Amino acid sequence: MTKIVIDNVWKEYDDRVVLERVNLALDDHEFLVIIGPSGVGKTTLLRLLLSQETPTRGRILIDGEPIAPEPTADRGVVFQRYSVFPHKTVLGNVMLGPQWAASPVLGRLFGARRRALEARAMGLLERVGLADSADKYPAQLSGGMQQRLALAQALIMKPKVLLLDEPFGALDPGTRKSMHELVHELWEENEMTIVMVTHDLSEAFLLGTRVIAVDRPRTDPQAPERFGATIASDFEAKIRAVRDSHRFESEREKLRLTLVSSHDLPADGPAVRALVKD
Ligand SMILES: Nc1ncnc2c1ncn2[C@@H]1O[C@H](COP(=O)(O)OP(=O)(O)OP(=O)(O)O)[C@@H](O)[C@H]1O
Repeated sequence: MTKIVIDNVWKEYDDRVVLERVNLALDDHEFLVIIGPSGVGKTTLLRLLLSQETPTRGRILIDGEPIAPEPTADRGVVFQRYSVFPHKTVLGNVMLGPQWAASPVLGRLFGARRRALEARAMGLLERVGLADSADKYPAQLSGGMQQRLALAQALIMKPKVLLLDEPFGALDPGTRKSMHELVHELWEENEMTIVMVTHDLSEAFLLGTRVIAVDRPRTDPQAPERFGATIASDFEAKIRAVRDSHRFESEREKLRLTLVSSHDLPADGPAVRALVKD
């Protein structure tokens, strides 16, 4: 179980403010979805949670402790572009992380420890529907299968936090739907917190227990880099209400239509309208 607190976080690159005053308290076992216009700073926020970047100001706490300054195994990540190793088999890819963690010099395990890891990796491949492809190489897999592999690769490290950066963005609609189901099931089975970035609003409301929109509340035409983005909307209450509804699908659609309707936008509507592509 993992709680995340983002406390007045800013991220600046030289004179350019990308994020400002980001505040968020995330409960145990949440599925947070981040939406927002292109280039606004969504990936930057994920990279801060991964410790690939450090805040210029503010702090991030995980379970009450300051976040580790370097990426750690308890924070897994899956990107839109497949991040698997092309020269390793499917099984080899899944075993790689634990092998490097246990044996940083050789990157290999032997004997009983190797067999135990292999059994665990095969169990996970079974879970994501890739057991029959264990001996294949990534180039022999479809896009959806490669994303399943990337998920297995992240999950074998038993992450407390799983970060997903548009993980379904490159997939066709059918594959996307089955990936939604898989990720939702894996989130329910594992006691982890998920933070996902997406451009797809219906995906956001389908999967998220909480959806936040990131946008720039202030702009200076003379100095476009002066102000950064922050959390412009937090749809937690609406999501909960919709999830509790017996007519989830139709309620979700109604909510979506409300958000895109120019007559009935929340006060921060322009930010949300800019997100809607479909
Ligand atoms: N290392 C860096 N140095 C300078 N600027 C950076 C750096 N990393 C990101 N940026 C800038 O920060 C801004 C936010 O980038 P980010 O990738 O977080 O946006 P995003 O919301 O994820 O975009 P998209 O939806 O297009 O993926 C961009 O303008 C980007 O150019």
